[in-house]
Amino acid sequence: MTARPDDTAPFSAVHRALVIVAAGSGTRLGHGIPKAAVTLGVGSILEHACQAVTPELGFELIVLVLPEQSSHHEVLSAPATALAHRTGSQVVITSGGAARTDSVRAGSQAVQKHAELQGWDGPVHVLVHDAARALTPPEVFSRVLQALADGAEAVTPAVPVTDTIKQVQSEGSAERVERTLPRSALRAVQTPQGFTLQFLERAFAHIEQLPTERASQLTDEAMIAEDLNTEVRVVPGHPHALKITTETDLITARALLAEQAREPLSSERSETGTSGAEAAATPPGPPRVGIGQDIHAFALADEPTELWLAGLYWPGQQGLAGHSDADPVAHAACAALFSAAGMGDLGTHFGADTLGTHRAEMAGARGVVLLSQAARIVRDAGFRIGSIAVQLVGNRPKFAPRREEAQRVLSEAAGAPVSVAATTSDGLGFTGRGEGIAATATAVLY
Ligand SMILES: Nc1ccn([C@@H]2O[C@H](COP(=O)(O)OP(=O)(O)OP(=O)(O)O)[C@@H](O)[C@H]2O)c(=O)n1
Ligand SMILES: C[C@](O)(CO)[C@H](O)COP(=O)(O)O
Repeated sequence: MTARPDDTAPFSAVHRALVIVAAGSGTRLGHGIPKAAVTLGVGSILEHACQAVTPELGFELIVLVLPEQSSHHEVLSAPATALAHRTGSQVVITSGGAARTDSVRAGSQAVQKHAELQGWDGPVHVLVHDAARALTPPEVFSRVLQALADGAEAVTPAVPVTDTIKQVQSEGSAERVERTLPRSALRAVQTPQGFTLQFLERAFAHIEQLPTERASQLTDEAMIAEDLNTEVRVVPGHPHALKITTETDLITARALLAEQAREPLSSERSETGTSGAEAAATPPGPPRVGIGQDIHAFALADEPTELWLAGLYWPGQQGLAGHSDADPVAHAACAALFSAAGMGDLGTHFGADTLGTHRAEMAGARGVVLLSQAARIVRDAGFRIGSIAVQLVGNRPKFAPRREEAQRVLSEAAGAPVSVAATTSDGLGFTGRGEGIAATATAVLY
């Protein structure tokens, strides 16, 4: 791709690079894991941020800036391969720093290094994007790139503010209004912000010289441009480009995503079914069958634990061991739903074992709650649940007397018929020895 900022300038190719900063800890979100790794619909926040990057945007290089040391590195780096494949861009991963500015600096240094290695001699346009603005649509990227192509050195997307904004003065713990800022001139700025690489080099040289306190006040690169008296061009942002900062933002983002997935009819869902967005892309096909399995060992005799099985509480029975309520019937049913939809497994959606993590909010989580969430997730992706069948294998408790009750509870949770059968394994294996309970489920989706 090429651009000519003005007719008198010598023609030269413009290179485009994108830096996605995802090295923050997500303190305000409070999930106890890096924010970019937090599940948002199908996939992580970072995965969604990457999905917005289309091949048409023409990035030659995409830099993912991840936390320097994180047990979530595998989840965070996972989108890189798919992103490279989908966009044709080179994707590199680099480590961020303590503050967002440090991470952006690391990202732009990676661009600089790449530009030198590749011998890029024309202008380099760099977009700096927050992974936390995961639902930013590609059109915002295009607008920023266009403004750079039109000759701007620094560009930010922005949206009008909808609240009346007051400037306040603090008096101890109290605050009093000093004045009301004229709303028509106020904008909430978003990302991706766009800069020439030359500007970013100047910007980081500038903040090196600032006192630490002042440098820490510069929450975006557009602010550094202001400090340097460099004009910052404003282009329209998008309401979906909200920054996921608090739990309320995450709920909003999930709702937006669910709405986007709902828009296409189920007749337009995916054959591969890997994501809500992809689920929208392809025509209808035959019913889809999924399989799921779950096994839990009984808790040790000296650790009294409640037994939750098939959505029911079984008083007087020693329970199964697990981070959640360890209900293998409900879990197998969830896994079968995700399997039928081609949407991964329990780990993908609930941060369970396959991610190697246990989300704090999953502690003791009821199987029926997970089942209703799993059902919502596959429905949000455009599927209709036909039925779920679960077969449990275990010596105890005696299941048949409560089968109807269990089926009713599970069917209510799934919003579709769930049948449960039980058997023993004739004394064989761990179920036969009474060490645990296993469940296998199938699900049919349309
Ligand atoms: N040291 C940091 C801090 C932030 N970011 C990134 O900058 C973006 C905006 O930051 P923010 O939303 O404030 O994220 P966190 O710093 O993770 O949030 P918090 O302040 O609540 O910890 C996010 O994509 C975040 O990953 C980063 O790469 N490196
Ligand atoms: C860059 C930014 O997203 C623009 O709105 C914002 O400044 C980041 O701020 P934070 O301090 O990292 O939340």
